Amino acid sequence: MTDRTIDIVAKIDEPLIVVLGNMLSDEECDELIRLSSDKMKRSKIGTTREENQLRTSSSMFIEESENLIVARIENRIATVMNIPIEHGEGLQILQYTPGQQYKAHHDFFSSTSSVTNNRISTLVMYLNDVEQGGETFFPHLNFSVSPRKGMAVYFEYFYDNPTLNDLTLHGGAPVEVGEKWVATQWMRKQKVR
Ligand SMILES: O=C(O)CCC(=O)C(=O)O
Ligand SMILES: [Fe+2]
Repeated sequence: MTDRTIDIVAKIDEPLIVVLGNMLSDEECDELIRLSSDKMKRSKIGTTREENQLRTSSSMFIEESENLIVARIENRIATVMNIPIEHGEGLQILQYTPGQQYKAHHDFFSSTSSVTNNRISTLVMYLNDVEQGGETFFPHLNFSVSPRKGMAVYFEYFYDNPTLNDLTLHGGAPVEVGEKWVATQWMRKQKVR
């Protein structure tokens, strides 16, 4: 049971992709943006302006699970993703300004990488309304989700069938007008904290 009534707005069964409404309250979205803006100001190192062209947004990890709001959000995420929060990497906040994007990628590490505790699922939560652009798109599925404050998209990629995992290729389309803020939770097969 979660502490909010979360709605399933749209769903694809294979691979499982679920668009969720009412995942976060407006206040929770604002708090996550505030925490990461503070952090960007506090520490220049925390703000990684990606040099590579795959992702042009700014990003930072929220490590403040002692914060009551963050702890409450993490509990809800663990319930929705059906994985203990100890499997989670910590919330990553991304900020995109006009022209910034995240090109199509997989969230799991390829079988040729040395990573042993791979990612298994992702929850991308939208923290604001984007005036234009910024959709999360799944090019192999011809499917895209428009960012709406408080909504989220969940997908998983721990199928035995690698073709299904490959279908979770996704990206963040360039923001055209306005800003886009998202919080991403990646879950790993085994505990990471
Ligand atoms: O910004 C988006 O819509 C996608 C974000 C994403 O793919 C990620 O954080 O792994
Ligand atoms: Fe991703």
